[in-house]
Amino acid sequence: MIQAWSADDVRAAEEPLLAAGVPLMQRAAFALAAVVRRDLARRRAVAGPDGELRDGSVRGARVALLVGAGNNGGDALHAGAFLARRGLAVTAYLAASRVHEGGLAALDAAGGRVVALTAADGGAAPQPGAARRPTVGVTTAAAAASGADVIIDGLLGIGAQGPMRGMGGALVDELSRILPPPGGTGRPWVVAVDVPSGVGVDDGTLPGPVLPADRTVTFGAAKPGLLLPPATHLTGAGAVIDIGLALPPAARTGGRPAVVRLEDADVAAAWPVPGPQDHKYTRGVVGVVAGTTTYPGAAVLTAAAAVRAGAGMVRYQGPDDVARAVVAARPEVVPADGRVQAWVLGPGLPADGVDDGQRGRARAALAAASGLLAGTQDPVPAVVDAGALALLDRPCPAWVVLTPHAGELAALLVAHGEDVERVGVEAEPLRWARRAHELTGATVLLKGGATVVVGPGVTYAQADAPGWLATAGAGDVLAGLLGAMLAARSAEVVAHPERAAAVAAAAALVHGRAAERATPGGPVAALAVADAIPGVVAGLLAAR
Ligand SMILES: NC(=O)C1=CN([C@@H]2O[C@H](COP(=O)(O)OP(=O)(O)OC[C@H]3O[C@@H](n4cnc5c(N)ncnc54)[C@H](OP(=O)(O)O)[C@@H]3O)[C@@H](O)[C@H]2O)[C@H](O)CC1
Ligand SMILES: [K+]
Repeated sequence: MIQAWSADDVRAAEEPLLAAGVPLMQRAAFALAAVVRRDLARRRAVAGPDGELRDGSVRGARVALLVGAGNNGGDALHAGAFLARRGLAVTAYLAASRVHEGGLAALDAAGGRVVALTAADGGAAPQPGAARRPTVGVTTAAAAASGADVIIDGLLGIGAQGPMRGMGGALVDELSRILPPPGGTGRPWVVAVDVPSGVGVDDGTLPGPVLPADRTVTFGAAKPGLLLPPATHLTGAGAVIDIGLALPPAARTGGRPAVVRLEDADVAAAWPVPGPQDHKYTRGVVGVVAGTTTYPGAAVLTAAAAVRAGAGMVRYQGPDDVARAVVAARPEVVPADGRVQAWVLGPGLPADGVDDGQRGRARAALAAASGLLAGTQDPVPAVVDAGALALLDRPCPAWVVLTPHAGELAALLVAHGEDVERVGVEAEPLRWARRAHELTGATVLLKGGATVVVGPGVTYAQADAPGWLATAGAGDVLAGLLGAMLAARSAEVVAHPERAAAVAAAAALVHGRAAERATPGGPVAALAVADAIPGVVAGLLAAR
């Protein structure tokens, strides 16, 4: 798993080492320079006589350093010095009137070139205490940097406050205007120092201009903004450099990472593999209340995903014609009431209007799941999706997992007295997923290009889904998959509700892997995603 620690925790962990004189910046810069050289060499790979690709030479490669006022800029300058000593042509563009003195001296000593940005072409922006630097306007600097082989973005790191302002902001605006899109021909390789400058370091927001990176080299630990949407979509490939930080910091023993991202090995390790003593009730029975006569497909997709995810049994509740369609698609499904270990409520249900009695069935199941019906079966986990989200009229236990997309979450929040629209949720997914958890008590899985899961004291951010997964029915499949995963660990999740979030994050990972497996790199149908689940699970378990 990837653990992301807040900027404050990282600073607290740095302090004792800095106080002891540990050269953290040189460590960071040396590693940064090594990553840049390796990436460049790979981008310059040439085929040998045997046809094998071999890393190319990086001598003479043009490097543009974008340098801000703080230590982030210091990292970039020191890295530039290491690169200049290896024969690369390094130019630093100073976007602040004062930059890191040690880094500047190191680059000067290494023969790097330094120009100071001015708000407009001409005019002086001297570095106090140093010889006048040649100056260049933002537009000229951006044009020059756009011709480099690599741009190292050292404008802002974990010291950023708010949208990037000043010449740094103007430079990023101009670069964003003139550079080809990430991955486009002729675009320099953009390497972000610690974080892409200007992202919300602790919340993943994009308060102002940000230059999308092809690689982010972060130091000590990942930061929440690298894992959280929307910023996580601008980080490119990652690299976490160990510079010797101890986390949680000594000053905050017992601290926890702010955000966690599960990886394949974590999901495989937690997957309940049945043994000879197992039967359908130990494997977990899933009750599905989904679909209507008007929208029968959601019921098929949800039930199929639950079957494919290894449920001990799937019970379906709904109109007879829908039940027939479900059983025709998946004969394993039992269209009869009975004991379940997890419910999946709501896929394909409208929030209001004609629902063939489905909202009533879902409401009863939710009450049972939440333990609100005295004298009935023990409470069990529940997935509450789509039209069932409108049924939340009282606090839920955290073993109830909501699976809204941004629009559904906005509607839920408004129903609970908040003033937010879909676009606001998409701009600040962490904030609003946390708010929904506070308001409802339920675990919240906010679907989107990346998935944010908030439970009691835990936040997960998963980015495993290819864009192709944004297709009708994908949410129904996720709901059924998650229901089966919760049913398999029903008693455990009710006893430890904070674990529901980990199960939900794992479901998001499997869901994304299943889409990729169903159609690698191409369009995918939701039912094919459901059918790909067994292969994904087998692959994860085989790699253990
Ligand atoms: N501590 C170490 O030795 C190491 C740190 N690492 C690197 O350092 C950065 C964190 O450095 P820090 O100096 O704390 O902060 P930044 O470099 O991110 O920038 C702070 C300066 O930027 C100005 N600022 C702040 N917000 C904005 C903004 N929105 N727009 C423009 N400029 C902004 C701010 O100026 P003020 O006028 O606001 O004071 C600061 O001057 C960390 O990210 C690492 O890269 C090493 O990794 C390890 C060693
Ligand atoms: K940066």
